[in-house]
Amino acid sequence: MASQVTFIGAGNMASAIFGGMIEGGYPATAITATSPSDEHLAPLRQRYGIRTETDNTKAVANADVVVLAVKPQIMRDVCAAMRDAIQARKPLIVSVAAGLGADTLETWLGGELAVIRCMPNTPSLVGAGASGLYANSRVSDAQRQLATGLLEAVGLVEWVDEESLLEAVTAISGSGPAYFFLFFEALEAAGVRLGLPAASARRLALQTAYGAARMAQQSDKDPATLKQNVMSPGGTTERAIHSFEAAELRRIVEEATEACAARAREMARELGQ
Ligand SMILES: NC(=O)C1=CN([C@@H]2O[C@H](COP(=O)(O)OP(=O)(O)OC[C@H]3O[C@@H](n4cnc5c(N)ncnc54)[C@H](OP(=O)(O)O)[C@@H]3O)[C@@H](O)[C@H]2O)C=CC1
Ligand SMILES: O=C(O)[C@@H]1CCC=N1
Repeated sequence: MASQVTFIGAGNMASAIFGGMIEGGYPATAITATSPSDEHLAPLRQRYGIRTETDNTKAVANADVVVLAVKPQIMRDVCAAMRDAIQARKPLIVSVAAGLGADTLETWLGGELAVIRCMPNTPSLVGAGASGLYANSRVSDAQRQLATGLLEAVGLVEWVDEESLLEAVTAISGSGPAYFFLFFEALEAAGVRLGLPAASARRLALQTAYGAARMAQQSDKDPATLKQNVMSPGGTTERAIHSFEAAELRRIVEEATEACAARAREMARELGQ
């Protein structure tokens, strides 16, 4: 029988994960999602056929896995209110919150709990997510496998041995979709500037990104070689790549990802005390 999974919070990230799980064949009736507002839950019930609940305490009463998917800023209060119910059941805790440490969450929920911290991303909604996972010492092998199975239903899973590496995961894949969306916007706008209709520029930009990612995943060549293969000597791509390099794209990416990881650490300091 499928494990009962309760999502505390039914926003962008939670719906991306349970939507992807259901798409991958996970039984919707084994999934519960909560929100303070039934108005928010009603369309989710209708669309996915999941169970919903406005009372977090009730929602965790029969859960094998509790996925914490509210904003980090309210996590402490949400955990405090569920503490007794969690201690009565001791489910596996999986948190997707940026910046909140496993120890902190365990303490907020009353202690002695198996906690997995997960940094997923929103492409989970289309089965193409990428999640970094870290387990505290109370997590059993069976619970690791359970979490791997849940998250693999929505994409790639990478375990990290040190919790601090989740900051790097956040900087690369957790926040990463937004970097690519920014690049898509810029490429579409550039296409329009060069005379293409906007819809056509968008289709070409997205298909090119999709094709490049698929090709890089399937090829035995590294991205640098694949890039070189597009750059005919003296040709058009070479000019564009030289323009990116002259504008120090690599430094821009380095600075943005460092800022992202630094914010994850800052949030841990601000919220985790
Ligand atoms: N978005 C992303 O790409 C990623 C997000 N994350 C993490 O996921 C978590 C959620 O983010 P995201 O989904 O973007 O945020 P959302 O705001 O979309 O979702 C949070 C949801 O929690 C609900 N909520 C508020 N209070 C409670 C409560 N007491 N009990 C249950 N639910 C409640 C909110 O309802 P209402 O709107 O009615 O207040 C909202 O629907 C964050 O911790 C974030 O760090 C991690 C990786 C990627
Ligand atoms: O921006 C954020 O804080 C969350 C965490 C990673 C992606 N979105």
